[in-house]
Amino acid sequence: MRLPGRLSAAIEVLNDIEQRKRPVADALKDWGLSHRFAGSGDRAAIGNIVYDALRKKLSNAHIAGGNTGRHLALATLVREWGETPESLNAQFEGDKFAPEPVSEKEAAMLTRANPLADAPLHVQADIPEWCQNSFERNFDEEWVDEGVALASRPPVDLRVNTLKSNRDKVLKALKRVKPVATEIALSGVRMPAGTRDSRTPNVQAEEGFQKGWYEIQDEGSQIVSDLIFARPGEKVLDLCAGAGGKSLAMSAAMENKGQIFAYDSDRKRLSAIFERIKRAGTRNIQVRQPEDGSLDDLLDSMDKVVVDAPCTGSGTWRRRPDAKWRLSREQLDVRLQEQEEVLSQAISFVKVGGFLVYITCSVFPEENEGQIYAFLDENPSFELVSAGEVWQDLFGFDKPQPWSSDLKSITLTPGTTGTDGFYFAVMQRNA
Ligand SMILES: C[S@@+](CC[C@H](N)C(=O)[O-])C[C@H]1O[C@@H](n2cnc3c(N)ncnc32)[C@H](O)[C@@H]1O
Repeated sequence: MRLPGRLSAAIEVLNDIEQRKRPVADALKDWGLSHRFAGSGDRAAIGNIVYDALRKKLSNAHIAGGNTGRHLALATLVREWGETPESLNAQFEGDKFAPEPVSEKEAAMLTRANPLADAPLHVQADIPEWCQNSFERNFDEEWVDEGVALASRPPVDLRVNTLKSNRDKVLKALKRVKPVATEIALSGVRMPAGTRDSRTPNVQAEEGFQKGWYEIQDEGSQIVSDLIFARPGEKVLDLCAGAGGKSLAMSAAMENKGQIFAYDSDRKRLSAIFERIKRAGTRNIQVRQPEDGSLDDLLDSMDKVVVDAPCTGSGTWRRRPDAKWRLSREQLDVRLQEQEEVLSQAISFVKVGGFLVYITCSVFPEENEGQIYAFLDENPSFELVSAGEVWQDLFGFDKPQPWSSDLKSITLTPGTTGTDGFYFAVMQRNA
């Protein structure tokens, strides 16, 4: 397939997503199943148009003057893929899979100067209007830029598993896909985002992955895992372990010494952890299933309790742009309630002198500072400690700096640290 056919397919998928309110991955998969003639390069290119179009859905619609699949996809190709109405029409000619030619009216809309100058700010930032207030509060006058950064294509990041390999070895093994060392995270490797129809490297198909040399993990997630500062010999409870991303990173930081207890209230979410533990060669993670009393022996005894809290995931909108447009105020309220609950459960496991670590992959202050300050008000035996010292010890002074509203807890963002959005706070139990 050439670009015109890929464009037609992307338009079809975008319309399907909009009309049937479908997750983007499902819509793309279905398209692939019903068009088996399409090769993997075609699928990747169609996926790229669809994801690019959705990341900037509001601004694309503003530029193109409408929000159908065709509007969004044409705006994407002209704005980001370096095409023009003329270059598109020239390619459409004689291609039986091409969409309708770009009309004069469409061309005039797509090529006007400064097309976003008259757009509302949340449209320029490509965020839902109801989120504007949270962004403004979090990022002051830089909130539009942060929204724009959250609407860019993300890189693929890997965390090198230092229990089995090292960064140089992984860089060498993956040379073909041009990896670079991450700028901040200690054991990270990055494949920068490509342009146009470039394909995401399938790093899971590599021998190194099967051997447990690395895991796919965004650099932001690696940085917060580094900042937990889990040391060899410690006892750590990962209370919201899910598939184990943070547990596995901590296990390597602890050099397989000490004990991590990986728990999640959702048994299904834990299921992937077993295979990952095996592949990583990890021996210090004990999985605790959600059963009555399954954590009773851990009360008041943990050096660290990590709450990688359920959240809106607004920090990961680069990777899940459809989630950005689906998210509602009501869903945010549900997450806030869950965060409060899990924080109150976490308290009882922290030993006196131990630390409670709170992490989200959200950039909403309600889920972050708001949650932590309410917790500290209710729990005077906990004190917020600065993540800055550990940051400097681990990463030095010369790295991109994260946001911090209180100079203690930190927020990573695509705009500042070039990562997904994450919030990180550490509290010490004093009594
Ligand atoms: C952000 S995800 C965890 C991601 C995981 N730590 C990782 O790095 O891959 C949040 C997890 O919290 C779990 N969860 C929600 N409420 C919980 C609770 N009260 N106790 C324990 N886990 C909870 C969810 O099931 C979900 O798996």
